[in-house]
Amino acid sequence: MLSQILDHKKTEILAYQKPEDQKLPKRPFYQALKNPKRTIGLISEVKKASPSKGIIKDLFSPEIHAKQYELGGADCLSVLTDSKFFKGENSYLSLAKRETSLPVLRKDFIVDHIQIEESDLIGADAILLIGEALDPSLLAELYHHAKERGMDALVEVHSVQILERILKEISPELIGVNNRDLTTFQTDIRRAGEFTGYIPDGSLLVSESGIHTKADLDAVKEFGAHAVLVGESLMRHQDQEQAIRILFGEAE
Ligand SMILES: O=P(O)(O)OC[C@@H](O)[C@@H](O)c1c[nH]c2ccccc12
Repeated sequence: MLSQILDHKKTEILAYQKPEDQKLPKRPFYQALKNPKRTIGLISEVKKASPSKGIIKDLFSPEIHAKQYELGGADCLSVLTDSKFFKGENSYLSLAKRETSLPVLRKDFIVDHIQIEESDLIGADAILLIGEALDPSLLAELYHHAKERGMDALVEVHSVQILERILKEISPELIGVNNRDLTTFQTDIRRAGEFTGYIPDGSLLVSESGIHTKADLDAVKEFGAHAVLVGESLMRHQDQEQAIRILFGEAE
C-alpha cells in the first residue's frame, strides 16, 4: 500500500501547481505539544476516509470538526490532505486553521521539496515525514527545508532500525511511532515501548494510530509516549468535542 501511494505521489508532483499563499501566520506546533493541556498531548486528526477503513465520516466538514476539536481541548490538529487515498484536500487544512487557533500538521506523503513549499503556502505549521518512505539523507534535507520555512516536522517511523538510521542524520524534536503497520494494517499500541531508549533528550514521542479508549491512552503513557495522534475513533462520533471528553474519561 505504501509503495502504491508513493508511486501515485510522484505523478501528482509532476503535475504540481504552486498554490495561492493563504497568508496564515505560523503557530508553534512542537511547543504546543511540549506544554499540553492534559497529562498527555493530543493531536486530533481531521480525517474523512482511509484506505483500510473506507469512508469514516459521511457528513464531513473540516471547519466544524476542527472547531469542535479545539473546544474539546486538543493541543494540535492534523489534517489529511492526500486526495486519492484519504479523500483529503489542501483546502481542508487552510479551512481548519482559519477556524481555530491551534497549530496544524499537514498529513500527507512528502517525498519532494516542492511539497514543503506547498505545505508552507497552504498554512501548515508542521509536516509529516515518513521514515519508511524516504531515504534518511533526503528525509534530513526535507526536515531542514521545513525548519527554514518555519515549520516543525513530525518524523514517523514504525521500526527502531529506521529510527536509528535517521538519528545519524538529524535529531528530530517530534518522533511519531506509527502503531499501524502500513503493510498489514494491523495496529499494536504497545509499539511505543520499544522506542523509549532511542528518543533524544528534549524530543517528544508521539504514539500514532489505533487509539480508541481511555485505557489505550493510559497504556501508551505507560510506554513513554508524550502525545497521541488520534483520528478514526474521534471522527466516528457525531460531536468531536464530546468524543475528546469521552476519550479522556471526562464524559460518558
Ligand atoms: O485514525 P487513527 O487510527 O487514529 O490514526 C491516525 C493517524 O495516526 C493515521 O491517520 C496515520 C498515521 N500515519 C499516517 C501516514 C499517512 C496517513 C495517515 C497516517
